[in-house]
Amino acid sequence: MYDDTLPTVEQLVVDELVCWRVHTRHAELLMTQQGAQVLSYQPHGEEPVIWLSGQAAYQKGKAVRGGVPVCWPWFGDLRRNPAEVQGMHQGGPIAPAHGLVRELDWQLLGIDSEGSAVRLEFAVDSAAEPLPGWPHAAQLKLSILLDESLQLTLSSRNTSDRPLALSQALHSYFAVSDIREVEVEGLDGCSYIETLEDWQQRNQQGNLRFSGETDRIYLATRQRMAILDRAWNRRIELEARGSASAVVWNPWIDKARRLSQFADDAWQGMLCIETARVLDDLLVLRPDEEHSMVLSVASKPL
Ligand SMILES: O=P(O)(O)OC[C@H]1O[C@@H](O)[C@H](O)[C@@H](O)[C@@H]1O
Repeated sequence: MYDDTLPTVEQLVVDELVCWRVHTRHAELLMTQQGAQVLSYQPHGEEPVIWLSGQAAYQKGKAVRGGVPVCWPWFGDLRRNPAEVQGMHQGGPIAPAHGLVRELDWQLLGIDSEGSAVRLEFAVDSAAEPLPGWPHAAQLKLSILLDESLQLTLSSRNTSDRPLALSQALHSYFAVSDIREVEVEGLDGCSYIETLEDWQQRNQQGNLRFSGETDRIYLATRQRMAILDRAWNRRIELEARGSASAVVWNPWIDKARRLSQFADDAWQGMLCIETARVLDDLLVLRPDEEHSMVLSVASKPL
């Protein structure tokens, strides 16, 4: 007899991208091989937790708008990165935003079920398949564990004989009822870089609320943060390990109009909180050293 407590994994092709839909007793997850990108995550009976754009395009070589793109081996604009991270790039003036792996097909290492949980693992090996303009040997792995919560582990190993300097982010898009009504807990007292005001350094007082375009890099962050969403009667709880910086982003009205795969009003229903290693929190790996950054996401009723 069919046991509906056991997980199922279905491979499918959405337009140009190979994807997997994973169904467990707790939730449903969609992900694609391109960029090892989680596309959506929705616990049963709830609104989505990870947001996916209604205008998402599933095309080779283009990051899908939404989900959890992996930014690596640099985050954001390379020119805004520490000199060590910039120095790793040897590809001339063209350096794509958010690094080199979000538009690449990662290798599937395996899909396993562990009781009612499912784990998917993907990898990039830059020694076997060199990254353009980045002539260094490293192994990057993303492990996705879907259980009562969603856990993403991004591991980087230096397989070269020189130090590697990286910046990175799990660029998570969260679904919210209305960005103007939600609050982010856990940043009180942290300093942040206000990238929209000349990268000035400021200090967060209390919970973070949103009333305009937001693009900030929080420093010396704590392990736990939460998105408090009263209209949807839930808290999205984030726990980050191996990371001490986070990017908080919402494009608001004007920037939304300039974004690809993004409806003009989509800013109202999303919020990026990106678990990161950026600016002074960059990652420097000695030869053979490995580092893991772990993000756990859980949705709890209020
Ligand atoms: O459009 P992209 O390249 O996916 O980037 C989206 C956003 O990513 C965020 O991490 C940046 O802080 C924003 O400045 C940027 O607009």
